[in-house]
Amino acid sequence: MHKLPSIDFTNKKNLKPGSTSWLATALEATRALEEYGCFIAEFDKVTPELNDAVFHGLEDLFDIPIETKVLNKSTKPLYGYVGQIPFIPLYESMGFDYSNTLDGVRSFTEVMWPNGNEAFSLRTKTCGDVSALEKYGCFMATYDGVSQELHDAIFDASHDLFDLPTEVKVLNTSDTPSHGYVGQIPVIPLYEGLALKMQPLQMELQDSQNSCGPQEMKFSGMAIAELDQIVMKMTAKSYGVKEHYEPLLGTTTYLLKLIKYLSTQGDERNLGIVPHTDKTFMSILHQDEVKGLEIKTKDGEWIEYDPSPSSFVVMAGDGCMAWTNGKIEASCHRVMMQGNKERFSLGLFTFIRNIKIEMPQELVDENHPLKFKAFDPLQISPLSCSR
Ligand SMILES: O=C(O)CCC(=O)C(=O)O
Ligand SMILES: [Fe+2]
Repeated sequence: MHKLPSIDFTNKKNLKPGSTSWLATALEATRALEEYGCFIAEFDKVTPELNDAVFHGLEDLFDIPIETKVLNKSTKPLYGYVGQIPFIPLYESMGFDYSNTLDGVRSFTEVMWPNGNEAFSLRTKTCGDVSALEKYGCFMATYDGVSQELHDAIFDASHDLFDLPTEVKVLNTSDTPSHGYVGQIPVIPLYEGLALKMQPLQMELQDSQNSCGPQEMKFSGMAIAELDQIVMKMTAKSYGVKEHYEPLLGTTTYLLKLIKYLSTQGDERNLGIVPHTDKTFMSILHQDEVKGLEIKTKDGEWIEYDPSPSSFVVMAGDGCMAWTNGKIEASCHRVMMQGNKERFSLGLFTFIRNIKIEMPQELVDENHPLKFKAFDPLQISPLSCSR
C-alpha cells in the first residue's frame, strides 16, 4: 500500500538554502520525485484567509454564463477556457498566462476584474480626498487588503529576486521602455528595478460579485510560484546541476489554471480528467476539500490524494523528466469524481520558453545513457500517460 510522501516547507530551517535541513529536505524532495513523480508539500505562504478568498472567487468565476466564459479564448493549447468536452463532461478550466518574465513574482491581470478591486478604491477614496491631491499631488492611503503574511512573502520574494546573479536578471529584457531589468546605470548606481508586465485577458466578468479579486489570485499565484522555485533549486542542487537550472529559471513562465469539476449524481465514480502526465516542466496543484485527485505509482496502483488547505501537490511534468534524463518520471494522474459536491482546483504550471533544454551532462554516464535529445519544451504532446 503506497502513501504519497509529505514534505514540510513551513519550517523556516528547511528553507534556508545550503543549511543542513535545507539539504536534507532537498534530498527528500528529489527522492520523492524519483519514486512517485510527485509529493505533497506542506506550505503556509497561502494563508487560510487567502485560500478561502480564492476558492470562493473560483465559485463565482465558474458561475459566469458560459457565453462569457468562452470569450476567454486563446490560440495556445491549455490556455483560455476549456470545457464542454464530450469525454470529460464534468471538467471546465480557465488558464491564464500571467507571467512572461523572470522568477516567480508574476502578475495576474486586473483585466479579469475590469471594475478593479472595489475594496481598494473605496478605501482610498475615504482616506485621501480630492483636496489632498490638489494640495500635495499625493496622499497616504491606509489599506489592509494585503495581510502581514502576504506583505512578508512579497518582500522575501523580492530579496530572492534581486539576489539572483546579474547575468540572470538581465535576461529579463523587454522592448517596452521601463519594462524588464533596469540596473547598473552609472548616474543611479544604487538603483535596480525589475518591471513585470500584466498580461491582458479577453475575459470580461460582467455581473459577477467576486469575493476574490485580482490581488488574492495574484498573491496565491506568486506564493505557489515561490514553492516551485524552492523545489527546483533543491532538485538541481541534489543532482549537482545548479548552474544548469539558473538559465532555465530566467525563462520560466507560469500558467495559472482555475479548474472546476461538476458533481456526479449518485455513488458512481466518474472520470473528471483522464489519466495523463502534464506537458509542463513542473505542475503544482492545490484544491478545495473535495477529493478526486489520484496519482499512479510505478507498479500501477492509484493513490488517492487527501487534500488540506496547506497542502500542495508538487508534480514533475514531461519537461522535468527529459531534463533529468528520466531519473524523475512525469507523474501520471487523473481526477475521479464521486458524490454531489463540485470540486475546484488551482494548477500552477511552469513552462520553459525560448530556449532548447539541454540535458545536463552530470546526469548522463555509462549507467545512465542519454534518453532524450535537446528539446523544445512546448513540443511535448499533452494528455497521455506512458505507463
Ligand atoms: O484538478 C486537478 O487536481 C488536476 C488537474 C490536472 O491534472 C490538469 O489540469 O492537468
Ligand atoms: Fe494534469
